[in-house]
Parts: sequence; structure tokens; C-alpha cells
Amino acid sequence: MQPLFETRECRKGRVAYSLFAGTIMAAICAMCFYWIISQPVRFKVCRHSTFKERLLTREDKLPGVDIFVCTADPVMEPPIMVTNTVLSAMSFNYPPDKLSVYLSDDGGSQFTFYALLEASNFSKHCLPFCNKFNCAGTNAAEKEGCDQLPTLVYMAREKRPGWPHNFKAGAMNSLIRVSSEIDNGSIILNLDCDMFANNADSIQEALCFFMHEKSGHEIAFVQHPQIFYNTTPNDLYSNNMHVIVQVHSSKFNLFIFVFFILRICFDFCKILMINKVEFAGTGSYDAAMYCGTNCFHRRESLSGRKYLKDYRWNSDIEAKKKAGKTSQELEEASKVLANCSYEKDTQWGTQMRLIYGFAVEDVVTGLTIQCRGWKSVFYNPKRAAFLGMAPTTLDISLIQFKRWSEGLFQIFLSKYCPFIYGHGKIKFGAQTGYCIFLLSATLSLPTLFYVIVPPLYLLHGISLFPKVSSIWFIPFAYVFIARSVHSLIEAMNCGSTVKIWWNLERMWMIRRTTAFLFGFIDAIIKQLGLPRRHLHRLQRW
Ligand SMILES: O=c1ccn([C@@H]2O[C@H](COP(=O)(O)OP(=O)(O)O[C@H]3O[C@H](CO)[C@@H](O)[C@H](O)[C@H]3O)[C@@H](O)[C@H]2O)c(=O)[nH]1
Ligand SMILES: [Mn+2]
Repeated sequence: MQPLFETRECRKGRVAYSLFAGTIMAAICAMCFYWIISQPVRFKVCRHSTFKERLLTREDKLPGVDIFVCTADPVMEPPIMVTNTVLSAMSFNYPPDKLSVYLSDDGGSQFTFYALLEASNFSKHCLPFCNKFNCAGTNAAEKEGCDQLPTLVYMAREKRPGWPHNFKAGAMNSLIRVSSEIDNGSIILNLDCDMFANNADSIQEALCFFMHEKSGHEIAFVQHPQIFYNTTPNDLYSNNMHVIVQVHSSKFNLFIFVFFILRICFDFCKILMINKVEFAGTGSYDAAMYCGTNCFHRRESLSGRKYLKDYRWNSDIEAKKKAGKTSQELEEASKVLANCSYEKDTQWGTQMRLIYGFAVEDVVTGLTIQCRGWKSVFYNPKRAAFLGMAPTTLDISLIQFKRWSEGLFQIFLSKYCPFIYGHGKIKFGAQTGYCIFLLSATLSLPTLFYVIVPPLYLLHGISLFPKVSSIWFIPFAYVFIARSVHSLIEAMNCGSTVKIWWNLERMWMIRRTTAFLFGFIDAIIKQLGLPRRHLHRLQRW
């Protein structure tokens, strides 16, 4: 007998729906994960202060300090700015015979070179003057007579087609070699050319960490925050995204609810608080991130040395190599070291020193140092030690964020992922602290979803959120208010105003939906080995 009816499963669109649900689930898990890892740094925030007067009583033991300034393009980084940085570095309140300033010019520009020459002549007049009037009493230069000035070295390393020059990491590694031939100072300060020293005593303050009796020998680097003297105007950025999504089911509310709560919970990461909460928090787990500039390094740890329990600072290693050598001899010796083929088939850039192949070479380098057993400090003194120039337009700022988020995510996807590479080597709080930054690119996806889907529902006349009269309104309202108030209080505690806080909220929304998204895509493309555009470097102005 023939059946009178049949039942058939409607398979149409099921695969598509599974994919869709899968992505939502993945996004929820990712955000949950992100929220969890952003917690440890908030539970342990430390602040340091130093007693530099006590350090001065040990003046005889002060180490040599080599300051590295990097520049790459005379147009985008005008020589006046570069020389300003160099002069500020030369005027530290520190014995001039123990201070050397190196300028690496990747542009090999005559403008920069002659500007530096002029600056060095100028310094002969201005530095003794500064020393005399700024720091009477404590200044070592004054005691030893005003005639001595810090050593000043200009380096333009060799670049050749076909040889990877590895951007700033390559420049830093050349500087490490060249400076070891000249002064071999056991402390290295790394400055970008758009930052200048804002406190003549910063070296002494940093030395308070390195020379601390009990734990100083464990410290590899002391990172200062990047603080900018020019403000960023937060222009509005219109983003035309025409996405048409057919919505079939209004039972989707649960997803939206979870999304709503999670997005709001993790949404803490604001640039102002980064310095005072997240960076300080990772520092509390002995693993402050190296951020490429404003950072004092111990030469030995930067050069790849492993920390061993019995390690003690040996000031004898600072053999003054330049003693007895003429500057011509030093120049000849340095030329070999700054040669483009010097690093061929060596461990430079692969295992140690500045690591190559990452858009954010600094962060990955800091991580490898910490995984070799060293600790690092995040020091945010009341008076900013260094001041810098921030991007002044929205597009340049977004390009910078795109490069950072991509580079950071690239580290997460590489063998240097803190959970794997750092497992058992750095504290769990430090691993999660790193990942707050390394995973920032991934935030773009849930954010995009959040900003696109609810308006589409609205356009279709489907109500996503409960009515004000409904009891279900309470959790929504609670999460929204609690999150906003917490974020505002955190910002105000860090010295921000309501307006700054509001602008930052807006900027983070813009960054997550643009820069982070492109960073995410490019990092994935690179991971898959597909062809991609070149790194955006130096498009600051
Ligand atoms: O081939 C290059 C490219 C850049 N630089 C110098 O590196 C510094 C920073 O480079 P830039 O590309 O302008 O990066 P920013 O986004 O401004 O810098 C931040 O992000 C970088 C990557 O994480 C870090 O290296 C920096 O220290 C940090 O300030 C500048 O002084 C450049 O002159 C070089 O020396 N050689
Ligand atoms: Mn910079």
C-alpha cells in the first residue's frame, strides 16, 4: 500500500546555518577567552618608585651607558627632530665618559648626517651650559670639568638589494655590534627618533633597578611608557559597510544577549589605561613588554645571555675597547660589523638579539629575553622620562594600529606564542598579559558582528533586546551600566577626563572595526603563506 504521507527533512540551508552558528560559537568562545585572560593583570598592579640619591653614593661603580637612536627616512623623520632626540640623549645627567650616543640612519641621508655634525658642534657649547644651570651639585660632568662630552657615533649600515635588512631590528643588531667595538657600555638605552628625553636623571633612575642589591642582577630591561606631547585629534571616520543579511529566526536573542554581555565585559582596553593598568600589570608578573623605545637594556641579556642563578654583574667586562685606538681604527673595525653580509649563517636575529621577521620585533624580542630567565620592569615615573610625537591624523594612526595588531597576532600564531614558548618559563599572569595584546586583532570579528547585526534586526523590525518593562531588561541594563561606570572610573583614576574617555571609546570602536580587522586578515594571509603587501613602516605623517 502506498503511504498517505511522507516526511522529509528540510536540508536547505543547513550547512550554511551550521557554518554560521559555528562562527558565532567560536566568536563567543574567543571573547570569553579574551575576557578571562584580561583579568590577571588587573588583579596585580604594582607601581615602582626609585631613590636615586642613594645611588649617587656609589658613583665609582656606575656602568657605561650606550644610547641607540634609530632613524630611517629624512623626509618623514626630519633631521631637526632626530638631532633634538640626540641632543636630549647627550644631556643626561651622567658622567660623559660613560655615556655614548649612537645614531643609526637607515636612510643613509646626507641631511641627517650634516644635521648631526652641526648638532655635535652645537653640543660643545650647549651641554656645559645646560649642565651648569640645570643640575648644579649632583652633576658629574661638572665635577670632571665641562670640556668632556659624551661620545657621538653616526652609523649608516650597508644595505644591498637581495640582502634582507630587517628594518629596525636589523639596525639595532648592527648597533649592538658596532657599540660593542667602541664603548661596550653594559646598559643600552633604545630610543626612536621621534621620542626625546624629558628628564635628565632618567639613567640614574633606571640604574636603581639594575643596581638594586637584592634583585637587580635578575633584571634584563626597564621599559618606560610612551607618552606623547602632541594630542591626537579624534576625527570621525565614516565607514560604509553595506551588508545585507537575511534574518530568519528571531530566536537569535540568546546569542545577542551573550554577545552583549561579553563584548561589554572585555571592552576595557583603552590606551590611557594601558600604561597604568595592563602594562603595569604585566610588569607585576616580572614580564613588562619591551615596546621598542624608551627601554633600558642590560647588554648581556639583549645579546642572548641566559640568566643563571649565580649570575652577578661583572663590571670588569666593560673593558674600554676604544682605549688606545684611534677613531679611524674604530671606524674600520665597525665597517666590517655594519656590513650587510655579516649576519649570514649566524644566530643574529633568529635565536637571539633582536628577532627578525615580525612587524613588532620589540615585543617578541622582550619575550625571548624573559624566556631565558630574565625579569623586566615597567617603570612609569610621575614626571614622564620620555616624550614622543604621536600620529596626528586618523589614517596614519589606523595604519600604525593595523601594523601593530597584525604583528602582535603574528607572534601569537608563531612558535613564540606565550602559552607554548613561555610555558614553564614565565608566569601565567605574564602569558595572559602578553595575549591581551597579541590577540587584539581577533577582537575585530565579534565587534563587527556586534555593530552590524543589531542594526539590521532593527531595520527588519525585529526587537533584539527586551522591553524596558520586562524583567529581562535588568541584566542588560546592569551589564551596560556597570561596564561603562567601571571603564569611566578606571579612566578617571588614570587622570583622564570624561571627554577623553569618550573619545577613546570611539577610537577603540573605530580601530577594532578597521585596523584590527585588516591586521587580522593580513596576519592570517601571511600565516597561510599567501602573497601579501609589504609591511607598512614609517607612514607616520
Ligand atoms: O627600516 C627601518 C624602519 C624603522 N626604523 C626606525 O624605527 C623606529 C620606529 O619605526 P616606525 O616604523 O616608525 O614604528 P612606530 O609605529 O612609530 O613605532 C613603534 O612600533 C615599532 C614596532 O613595534 C617599534 O619598533 C617602535 O619602537 C615603536 O615606537 C623609528 O625611529 C624608525 O626610524 C629603522 O631604523 N629602520
Ligand atoms: Mn614611533
